[in-house]
Amino acid sequence: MVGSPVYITPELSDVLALAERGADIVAFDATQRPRPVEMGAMIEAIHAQGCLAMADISTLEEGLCAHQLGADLVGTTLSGYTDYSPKLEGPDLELVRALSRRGIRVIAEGRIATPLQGRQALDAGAFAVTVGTALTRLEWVTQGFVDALQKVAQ
Ligand SMILES: CC(=O)N[C@H](C=O)[C@@H](O)[C@H](O)[C@H](O)COP(=O)(O)O
Repeated sequence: MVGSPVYITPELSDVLALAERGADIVAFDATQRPRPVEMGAMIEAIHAQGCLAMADISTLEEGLCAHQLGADLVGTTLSGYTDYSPKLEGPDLELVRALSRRGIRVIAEGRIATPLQGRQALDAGAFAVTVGTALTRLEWVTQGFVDALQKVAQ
């Protein structure tokens, strides 16, 4: 999208398309970056379609803001993917913990690659865990084995 780095459900037409195809939850970019549609309007549109609104955020402040505006779920999806959030190797468990402590329903998402990390996210207070790459990108998992085993072999 020209003039905006937002690519997760940027437009109201995306909300309609997802709802029409049967989505129960619509996730959208809820970072502080320039966006085509104001966040309150986005949440309202998602609710108007009878869906739950999941705010994909990168910092605690963004999560608090989205929660205040009525997001039903807050996902840590974009932690590490904005230029002002920490670049961690694993999941941002501190962010999961900080949001959960404030009574926010958190979906832990981003760089959860092992069952242990999933468990740690639940222990940090997450309501649910999303696993992407580790399940869907076999080439990434394979490369992890290759790198680790080559190191041992050298
Ligand atoms: C940053 C971004 O665009 N994340 C996207 C979110 O919709 C997906 O590409 C990720 O696969 C998903 O968040 C799960 O994360 P991971 O693949 O690390 O388990």
